[in-house]
Amino acid sequence: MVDTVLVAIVDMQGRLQGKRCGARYFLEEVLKDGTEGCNYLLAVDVDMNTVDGYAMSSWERGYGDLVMAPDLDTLRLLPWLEGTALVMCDVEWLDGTPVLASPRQVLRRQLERLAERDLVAYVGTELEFIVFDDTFESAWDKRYRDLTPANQYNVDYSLLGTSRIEPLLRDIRNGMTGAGLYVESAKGECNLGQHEIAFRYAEALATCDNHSIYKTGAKEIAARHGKSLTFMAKYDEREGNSCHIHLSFRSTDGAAVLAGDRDHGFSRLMEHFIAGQLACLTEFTYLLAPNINSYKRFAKGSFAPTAIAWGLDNRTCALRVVGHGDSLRVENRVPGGDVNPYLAVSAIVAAGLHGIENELELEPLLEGNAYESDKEHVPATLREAAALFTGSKLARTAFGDEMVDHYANAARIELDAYDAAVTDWERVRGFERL
Ligand SMILES: NC(=O)CC[C@H](N)C(=O)O
Repeated sequence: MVDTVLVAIVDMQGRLQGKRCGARYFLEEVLKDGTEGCNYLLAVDVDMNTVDGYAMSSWERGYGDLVMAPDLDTLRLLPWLEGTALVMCDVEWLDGTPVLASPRQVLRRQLERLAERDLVAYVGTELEFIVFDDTFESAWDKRYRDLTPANQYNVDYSLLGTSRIEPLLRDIRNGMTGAGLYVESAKGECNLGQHEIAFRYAEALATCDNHSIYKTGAKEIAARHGKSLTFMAKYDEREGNSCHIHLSFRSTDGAAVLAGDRDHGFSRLMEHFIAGQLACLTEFTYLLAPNINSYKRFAKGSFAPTAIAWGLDNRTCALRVVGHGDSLRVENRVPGGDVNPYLAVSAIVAAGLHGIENELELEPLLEGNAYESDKEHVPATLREAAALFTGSKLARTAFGDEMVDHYANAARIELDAYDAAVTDWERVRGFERL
């Protein structure tokens, strides 16, 4: 029997935030009227600090409420929490208008633009994570230093290596199956303790909801096993955690539209779609890589991309085209595990629409090692990416000024916080020797 319903929104950082509602209260009140939460939920940093510069939410405006409006298509049981269901919410003002800064509303707007062209986006996100034998609490107490990874060597595709933590991996897979996700497979990865669980693609909004529930659920299930895990983009100097995003369009009647009789079996639409990705990538990178740490993944020879190029099944390019016919799609390899999927998918859809609307010509594919090519690079730092996004006419046209100003402020807040922090790296460098 369900006694508790989690009523969840997704915040700027991609986290599930909300309330645990009594089942009776949910059915009698929340189901039709939603429930309120402080509007600072879309205007705080990762530490929940009230930071300045947001037009929609501030001390001056009195930090009033927003409404979490349940989207009943998303209601599901969470089998790893007893008697508990979860519903994802759209975020509205008290008068029912959408809160534009809400990542779910940002994505809905881009999907509406697609629907105006009779197109639907299908998306798969592939999150990697690193598992540690330490609990989250002891990892925090140690300031995340000297943790014990759950594997001592590279377990990429290793069935032996992954079986060491199969009790945890199986609980996550089965938990997610019970929560309505379609598990395809799990595999080991290269960094110590690194793994990936892949889920079947679905319509864009459903995939982003599932992605957010999965990240929270995986951490909750790991905690039950006395372990911790991280999706941060670059935990250490070894391989980072990616979140490759596979995206394809179909027409609203379900027909595949990316395959055709042009080179490589592409349609004109596919060519414009990829050309749009290439044209917008530097200006939209902030939405794919939102943190200081995200940029440390983009290292030569790491399987994380540096070159803005496309190739056929070429893992050195930012855009890897895979599949054929109905399954033809583009894998964007830029996002890390820290990505907010709603914003990233919005960026990919908006870039595709830019290419389609302007009938952009597709440049030749890159063959060979893109790390050694002379192609333009993905922005190297958050500072660079934030400046490109803030000044982007393409972004302002696609997302509107309110959204761009809001997220530009988020980037500024993060950069200011980083500039003010003295890191352990600086102490080791300078304490004695400088
Ligand atoms: N499976 C892979 O291609 C590895 C991706 C790599 N871990 C990254 O951070 O991008």
